[in-house]
Amino acid sequence: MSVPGLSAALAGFVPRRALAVRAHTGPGAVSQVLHLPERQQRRLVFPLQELERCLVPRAGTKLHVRTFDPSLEDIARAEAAFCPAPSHRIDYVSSAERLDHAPAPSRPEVCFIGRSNVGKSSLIKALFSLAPEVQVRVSKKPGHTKKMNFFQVGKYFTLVDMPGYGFKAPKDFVDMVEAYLKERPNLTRTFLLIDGVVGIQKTDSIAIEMCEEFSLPYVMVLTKIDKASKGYLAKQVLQIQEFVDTQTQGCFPQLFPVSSVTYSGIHLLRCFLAHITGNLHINSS
Ligand SMILES: Nc1nc2c(ncn2[C@@H]2O[C@H](COP(=O)(O)OP(=O)(O)OP(=O)(O)O)[C@@H](O)[C@H]2O)c(=O)[nH]1
Ligand SMILES: [Mg+2]
Repeated sequence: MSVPGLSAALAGFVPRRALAVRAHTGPGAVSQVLHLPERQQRRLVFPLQELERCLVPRAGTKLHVRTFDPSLEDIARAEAAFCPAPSHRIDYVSSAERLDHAPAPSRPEVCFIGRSNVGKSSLIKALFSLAPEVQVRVSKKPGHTKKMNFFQVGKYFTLVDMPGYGFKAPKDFVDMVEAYLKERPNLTRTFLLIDGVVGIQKTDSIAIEMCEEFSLPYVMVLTKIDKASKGYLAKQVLQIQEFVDTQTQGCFPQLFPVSSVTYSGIHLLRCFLAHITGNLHINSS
């Protein structure tokens, strides 16, 4: 996709709810992205495209496959789903250690899984940066999130922050998370977070196998992309893309690289979430 200037594409387009919260927003708001130079805007909103530029000389690169390719207007429109309003509450709902303690499955639900410390809670915090009153706890120490934490995004969908697997995982992790993934009736999509710097680890492979075995539709999100050079990251992404193309059935063919520090990829992921939960109609170009 050729990317015309974001400013040009979005000139005069400010979602209604975004206006209401502008005073509280951090660098995660599209309106703030527009103040950046065009190159920086592109890098922030479409990190996969930026990485692709490093790989141009390599023939046959698979990164070009972009199944989800929203317009800039779509991305700005999707942001409204993440802006709180009196009629659209974004809030922590409850925590559960067992599936039968989870809230009623009344809306579409998405969950975030991954190794402890991969950045699940940080990513959710970044997604909710336009609703800063929502408390999402992150920590440097692995194994911080011990329960399944449920957040509501108005009447649109519920989002679940899961405890991590691997190092310092809670004792009842398997009973809790496996049961949830296997049996939750409203689970629409599972986001499997992989550290973009270290790539797929042994424990990640087990999680991938589990998603495949349960026939879950899942998406791979590559975290902490601010921590590596572009060249290094491009190679990692290419390797993981190849794995997804050749070794998986249920994985969405497009990777989502993100940084919860720089907000790179966060706007696109918000748009994807709004789309898959049926809250955004994307015009195909
Ligand atoms: N540089 C950088 N650090 C990050 C990013 N995301 C998370 N971190 C850091 O990684 C550490 C772990 O982040 P969390 O979000 O708590 O990780 P988690 O996956 O929720 O961990 P558990 O709850 O223990 O499973 C924290 O020190 C974060 O500040 C990122 O995008 N970039
Ligand atoms: Mg956590």
